[in-house]
Amino acid sequence: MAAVDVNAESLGVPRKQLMESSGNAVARVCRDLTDPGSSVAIVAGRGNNGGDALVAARFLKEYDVTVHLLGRPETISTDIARENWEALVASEADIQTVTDSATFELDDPDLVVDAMLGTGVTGALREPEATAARALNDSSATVLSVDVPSGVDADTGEAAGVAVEADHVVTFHDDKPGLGSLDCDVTVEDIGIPVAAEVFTGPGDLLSLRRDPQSHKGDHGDVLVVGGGPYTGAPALAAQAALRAGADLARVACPEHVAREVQGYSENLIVRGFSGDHLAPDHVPELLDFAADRDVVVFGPGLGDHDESLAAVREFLAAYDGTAVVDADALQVVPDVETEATLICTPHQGELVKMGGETDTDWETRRELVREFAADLGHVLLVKGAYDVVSDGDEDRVNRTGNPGMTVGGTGDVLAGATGALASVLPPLDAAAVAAYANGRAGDAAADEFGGGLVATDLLERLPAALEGDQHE
Ligand SMILES: NC(=O)C1=CN([C@@H]2O[C@H](COP(=O)(O)OP(=O)(O)OC[C@H]3O[C@@H](n4cnc5c(N)ncnc54)[C@H](O)[C@@H]3O)[C@@H](O)[C@H]2O)[C@@H](O)CC1
Ligand SMILES: [K+]
Repeated sequence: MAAVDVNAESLGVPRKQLMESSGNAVARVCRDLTDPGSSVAIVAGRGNNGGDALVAARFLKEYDVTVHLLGRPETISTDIARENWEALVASEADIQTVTDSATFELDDPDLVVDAMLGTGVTGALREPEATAARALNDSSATVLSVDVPSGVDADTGEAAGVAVEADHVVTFHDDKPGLGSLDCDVTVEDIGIPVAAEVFTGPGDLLSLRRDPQSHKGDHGDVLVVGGGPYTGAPALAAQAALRAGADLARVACPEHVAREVQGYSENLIVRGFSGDHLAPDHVPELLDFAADRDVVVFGPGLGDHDESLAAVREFLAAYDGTAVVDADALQVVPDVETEATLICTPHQGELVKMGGETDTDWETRRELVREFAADLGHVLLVKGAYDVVSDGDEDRVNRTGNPGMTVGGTGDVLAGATGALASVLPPLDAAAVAAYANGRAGDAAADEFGGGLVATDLLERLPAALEGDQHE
């Protein structure tokens, strides 16, 4: 929900606007439950759950409304809830602030709106909320809870202590899993979150990347890129992208002549060369050994399509049970390989067709096709295009960052490496979606500076900022 929120904001629908819709929805349900002229007590906490009900108070003109704010107004925890509180104060609404639980009293209302706590609750209710919850449960009024009965965990339906026993719950946007187990009526109200906030990747998707300050080297990924042969730049780009996307270590396994070049491109990479001028089945046992201690393997950058190289990829995947990103020529082995590994395949549309998938000019049709093909393959697909489509066969995301300048060589290698780094800290679908989003953003930042003349290394430098959430919030 937090991610969808930030994405909605980036689409021009700020949180305060959603609160206005929620408050309006609460008022609508109040009207369904009581006749005009009835007395309504609104019991508001100091977070956004309370804020929703403060908005509702403004809508309920034909009722006798009293607002009880639990706690001091100075401690209201969000700007938008505070602004709605101040609007009530300025309007001389009937308000009471409850700083001491002993002073909390309901004046025998017909309806109580419980907006003490919503999804922001942690642990058992403190005071004055606990006393207020008991008073609500003892009253003969109908109790309407906003979003979730206060004290109840919206995900599990459980309470760590006393909780409000609601007659009705009005929740927003989508049903909450914990509400199903409660003995009350639940209304789900649309609050105008654009569908696009869920379909398209946005800055909200970056929230999943917040780093734990206590973490150690290796916690953020040890990525092995296997590639090189006819091309030498590609594996170096992918491995550097992994570092720029937050991996702690990036290694490259490639033919000896490529190894020298790769090391020359960057001293930040750990490079291991193997004999011959291309990957071959003989190298597989050593590679499996090398891959065993890594978080993610990225297969394909610069690999070429030598029969022996493709046979080696096939043998490797048949014996590997970790996570692998598969790109470029390595993709063609995926449809007929039996593997325990979790694969994230990153084809462009030509490569997708070569794998047996279908494409379409309309992105919505493509979204369906990609989802079906991902389900058939049993792997995650990130299909690149003007709109990238990411699916695990069940859920899907669409990414629209990026620009035509990114058709230059090497940007796909950057994306594969970034996906590898993110797959060591996120579930595969999220890793692919965030990588596509950030890679496109890095490309957009590069295009701002270099227009159609951008090159893949420009993306490397811009990846860290593209993965930083704060700049977009
Ligand atoms: N997109 C969204 O996320 C939307 C959220 N909305 C509302 O926003 C709510 C979430 O708002 P918040 O994140 O501000 O959280 P809440 O309003 O649920 O709670 C946060 C407040 O409760 C306090 N608190 C936490 N645990 C407590 C405890 N055990 N005892 C006493 N006080 C406690 C915190 O210090 C903070 O002041 C939702 O439940 C919903 O009502 C709606 O406006 C619709 C849109
Ligand atoms: K509530």
